[in-house]
Amino acid sequence: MEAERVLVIGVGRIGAVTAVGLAHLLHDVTGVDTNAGRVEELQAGRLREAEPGLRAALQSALRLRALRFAPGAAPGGFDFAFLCVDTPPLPGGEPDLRQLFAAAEYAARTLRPGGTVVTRSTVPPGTGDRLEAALRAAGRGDLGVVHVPEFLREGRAWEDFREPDRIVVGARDRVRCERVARLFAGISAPVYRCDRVTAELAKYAANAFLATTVSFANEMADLAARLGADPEVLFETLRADRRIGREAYLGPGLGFGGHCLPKDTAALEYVAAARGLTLHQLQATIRVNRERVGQAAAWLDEALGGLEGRTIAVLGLAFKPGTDDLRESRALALAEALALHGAEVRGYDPLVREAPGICCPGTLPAALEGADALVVAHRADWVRALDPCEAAALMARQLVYDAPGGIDHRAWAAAGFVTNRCLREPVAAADGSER
Ligand SMILES: NC(=O)c1ccc[n+]([C@@H]2O[C@H](COP(=O)([O-])OP(=O)(O)OC[C@H]3O[C@@H](n4cnc5c(N)ncnc54)[C@H](O)[C@@H]3O)[C@@H](O)[C@H]2O)c1
Ligand SMILES: O=c1ccn([C@@H]2O[C@H](COP(=O)(O)OP(=O)(O)O[C@H]3O[C@H](CO)[C@@H](O)[C@H](O)[C@H]3O)[C@@H](O)[C@H]2O)c(=O)[nH]1
Repeated sequence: MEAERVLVIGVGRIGAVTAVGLAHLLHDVTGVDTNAGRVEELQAGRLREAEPGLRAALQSALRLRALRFAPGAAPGGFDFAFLCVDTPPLPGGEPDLRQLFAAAEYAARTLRPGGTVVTRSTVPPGTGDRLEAALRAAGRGDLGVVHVPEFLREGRAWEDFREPDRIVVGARDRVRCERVARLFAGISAPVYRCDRVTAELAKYAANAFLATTVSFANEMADLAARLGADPEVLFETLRADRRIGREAYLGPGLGFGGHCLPKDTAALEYVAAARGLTLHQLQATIRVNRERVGQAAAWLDEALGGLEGRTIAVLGLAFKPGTDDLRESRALALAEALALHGAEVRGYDPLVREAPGICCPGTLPAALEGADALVVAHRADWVRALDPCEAAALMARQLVYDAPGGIDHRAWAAAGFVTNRCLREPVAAADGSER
């Protein structure tokens, strides 16, 4: 395989993985970013985010000189420019593409004649056409745009880069499509070559589908709670169906958060509406998600007889377990709602030292000390390991709202806790043991 000269523009969460990954695929990679601190940090082999395996991979690529980070790059030196800048939502859900167009302008100054701009950021269908028009207007009609969406999950970024379920390459011409597909030749995964709009839509469709299963799971979990059914067993029976699958997004909780699912569902709704189409299913998914936090706050309000002056401990602050990322965290949204109603909120998360508007005392016992209620926001081993008797001894009152089903409700009820799950009598097995 031929080593290509690749420029990665924007080395935030996605750009850093892309740069390190392409260097490990034996390409010659330069990463640039407008954030000078980030460039300095990565060039020194330091990585802020909690991404297992990525720091070591970064350091080895730097050592081998396959990778470097710089504030800027020499003009005319690159065959490919990967755009990995953010595409955040505007208030109506429309993605803000200003960073993307600025990055494309930079690519136009740095690519060799006939070079290729690869959009790795999540972009609305039709963006590739608009970028090519902008490049033509800038006198770079020789350049082409190819979309290769990124499907990795935070907290598993390095694993997902190296072992993706699929690679999607969307281009207008076959030669360019092939050239970009070859960059990933070292990865063993099915490669879908398609037109650019299909590739752009493939990313949004994937996130919309995942979000929809989360909202479905949340509604089923609510119904199970009303009926006294066991959600754990319920979802296991669904996952056992091969048409649904073991890794289906059927984990209930405070709803989907993070940098992608909320903004990409909003963007897809916007994209459809702009073409006169209403996506009813997606709208319901978003609405169900929006209501989760309010439901949790209402349960706590009722159980505590008002939130004013209550102390509430929230366990799990990042947008999901296993990451330090607080963007669109539903746990933080709940903390904010509780605080708005006069509660004092304390938070604990092993991967988060501080969070805006919330007191983080640094240890789990300190977060629980004197609390009137406990919110479990993450399903994680460290939560499951928490001893309910020790928690009861630390807290002022024994009340727990467990959003994801992260604790053993029977054990917590036995320790005197009132929980948000209605418990049925255990089923006696034929041998007399309890199930
Ligand atoms: N975070 C994820 O897990 C994930 C996964 C798949 C796709 N995506 C998509 O990838 C894109 C980037 O997301 P992210 O989480 O990496 O964002 P991020 O904010 O972490 O990183 C973006 C980086 O781009 C830099 N930047 C902005 N304008 C620039 C410019 N003109 N030139 C050079 N650098 C510039 C910023 O300083 C920042 O470091 C988004 O479209 C997102 O939807 C994200
Ligand atoms: O069964 C589940 C699974 C997830 N979630 C929540 O859904 C959100 C998103 O989770 P996850 O998909 O693991 O997070 P991301 O790292 O944001 O990854 C998603 O968003 C990325 C950015 O587009 C895509 O690349 C990934 O494929 C897509 O999974 C989080 O708040 C989770 O807590 C649930 O509530 N229940």
